[in-house]
Amino acid sequence: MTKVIDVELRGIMKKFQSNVVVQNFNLQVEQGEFISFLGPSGCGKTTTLNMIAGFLDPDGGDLLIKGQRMNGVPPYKRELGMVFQTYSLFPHMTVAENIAYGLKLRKVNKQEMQERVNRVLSLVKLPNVADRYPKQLSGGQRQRIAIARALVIEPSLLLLDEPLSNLDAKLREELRDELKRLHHEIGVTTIFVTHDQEEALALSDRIVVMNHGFVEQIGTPLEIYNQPASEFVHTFIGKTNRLEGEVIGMDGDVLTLRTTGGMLVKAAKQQRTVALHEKVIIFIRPEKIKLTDTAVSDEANRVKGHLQLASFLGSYTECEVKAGEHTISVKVQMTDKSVEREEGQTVYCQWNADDVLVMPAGRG
Ligand SMILES: Nc1ncnc2c1ncn2[C@@H]1O[C@H](COP(=O)(O)OP(=O)(O)OP(=O)(O)O)[C@@H](O)[C@H]1O
Repeated sequence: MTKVIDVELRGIMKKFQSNVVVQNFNLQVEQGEFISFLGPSGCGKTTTLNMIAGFLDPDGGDLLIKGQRMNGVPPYKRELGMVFQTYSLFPHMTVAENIAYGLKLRKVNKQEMQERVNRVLSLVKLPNVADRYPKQLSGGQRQRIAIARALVIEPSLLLLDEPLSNLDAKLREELRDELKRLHHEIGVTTIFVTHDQEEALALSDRIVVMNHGFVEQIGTPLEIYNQPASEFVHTFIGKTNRLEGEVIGMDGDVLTLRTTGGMLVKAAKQQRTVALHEKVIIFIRPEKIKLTDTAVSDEANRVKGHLQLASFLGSYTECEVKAGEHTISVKVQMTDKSVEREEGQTVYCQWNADDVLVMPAGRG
């Protein structure tokens, strides 16, 4: 099947005075896709979204929506739905009036307007609040109404700028699931801006990881998590143990590495090639390390240490193990007996060569 491209960014650049904040941004968003722009504060996510919305014009490159070049086209001609971090509902209008606002501008007749307002209210699971004013709603409800208002015009593209960030943790998770359900139900092409990696992993078909105005990687959540293109991507997405070392042996695809603290690590086939004696950075995710009571000899991928810290976090416990010069983070699932261990006691860490990621040091 040929894929339909709803949005395309070709070499997009944006600067404020001499400060370039988005550089050479290339992306094709397929019809029905849920794409997240993920990155730290100030990396250019909102600026890019605002160029897609038409609030800002690119200083270089082309922006296409449904195959049409959109540079210079004002927002109201783009048929977009947009939801911001702040709810931005009109306080003097009822929920129904707020939602109907975009339909009024489009001169939709009264009966159809009412039907469409009711339809989106039940879509966001708030069928009984049409006559209330925004101040009579909770934060989560207001954000659902903001989403309903964006959806009622049946936009070809939905743009969401950190819509969950003003909500408390539990509500945030609830509304995140709600967004996912909504997207499955109506399948509208969606671009979602967030600095929360969990949110991006949970919601997206693909994630665009941004850093200082550059795109670091575009990929599915699994690709981004398991095959990060750079150290930045690996450390930004989830926790990791970062060790510095050197390649001291190569046996086929298997690397033998020695860390600066003298620990031996074996790593299975890697995406990035490294040379014998090259300085490398070694990453092992905390959830890939097992704690055992069984004494281990000083082999590769096994190390004796002392449990320094154990933080119980409900479904898992985060442990810190001091092993020689290294402090190793380990994530222990609740089902594992090791959560019952006490701080200060001797423990043994082990992991598999398949779970070790190696990147050349200083080569980006
Ligand atoms: N109107 C403006 N004039 C000058 N500089 C701006 C303007 N808008 C944004 N910037 C700068 O551009 C850079 C990117 O900002 P942007 O808001 O796109 O980042 P962001 O990734 O969305 O950050 P956040 O997550 O904090 O919202 C920042 O350095 C910001 O200070």
